[in-house]
Amino acid sequence: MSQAKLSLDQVRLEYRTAEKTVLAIDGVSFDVPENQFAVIVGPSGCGKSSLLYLIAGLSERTGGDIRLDGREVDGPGPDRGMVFQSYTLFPWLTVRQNVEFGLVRRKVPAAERERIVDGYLNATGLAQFHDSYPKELSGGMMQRVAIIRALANDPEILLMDEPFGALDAQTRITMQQLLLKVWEASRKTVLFVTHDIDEAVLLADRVYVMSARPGRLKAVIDIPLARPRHPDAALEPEFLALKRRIQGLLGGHGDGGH
Ligand SMILES: Nc1ncnc2c1ncn2[C@@H]1O[C@H](COP(=O)(O)OP(=O)(O)OP(=O)(O)O)[C@@H](O)[C@H]1O
Repeated sequence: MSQAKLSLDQVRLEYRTAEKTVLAIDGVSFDVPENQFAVIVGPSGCGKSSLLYLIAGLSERTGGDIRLDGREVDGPGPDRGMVFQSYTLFPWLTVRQNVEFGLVRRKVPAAERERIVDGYLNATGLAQFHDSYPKELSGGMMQRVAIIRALANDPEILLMDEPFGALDAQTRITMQQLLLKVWEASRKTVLFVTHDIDEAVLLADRVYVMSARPGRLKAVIDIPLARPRHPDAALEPEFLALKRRIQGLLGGHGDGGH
């Protein structure tokens, strides 16, 4: 196999406060190959978000090693694009200005910037809203902007922390399909966190199952379902078998342990 895009080796995280120390992540090791859509599932509080923050370089691990393209992660950087569950757009900037934010900072020439941003706005049905401000958008639209803002920067890896968790069921399905479409065109390496097993099986090439706190890696499940994947894929026996297997690993709860 080729060199891993992202490599975690015995990653450990303790939260220390004056009163106590909480062991949140205990010795997690795995590799994500380039171009893979990797999904982490696990029960609430198992450290999924914390792990993503460590990879993003937004918090510091207590032990172990995290490498992107063989280089050690020791802080945030433009090689990692992050999409959070809550809406994190700049409220004072328009949709276009939000999406091109990183490109402006990197001094990408205006014509090139416009080409990249227009491509993403068109692909996600946001072209007519390019002059709108975040407060004028629905939750699903804001998350679309957040996703293409991260992609426009052309990061080495896209880190997504329950990006559809706050959306209603129908918008969530629309957003999953949109993400799959954009991803299939770019094949960017993705690490996506969710507690929703259906979402994990629908999106992933591979699912990393974590145990309850302290978070440990419990299993790695390959998802060999054909792409492109439509919402109906969830009705196929192969899909249901994979889902059941992951449910079993999480303790049999249909909602992933919540
Ligand atoms: N700043 C902090 N100080 C102390 N403990 C923390 C802190 N942040 C998180 N924790 C604890 O670390 C554990 C992991 O939290 P984390 O948010 O990463 O889990 P998660 O799997 O993403 O949960 P969820 O699915 O509910 O979002 C939890 O038990 C949480 O209570």
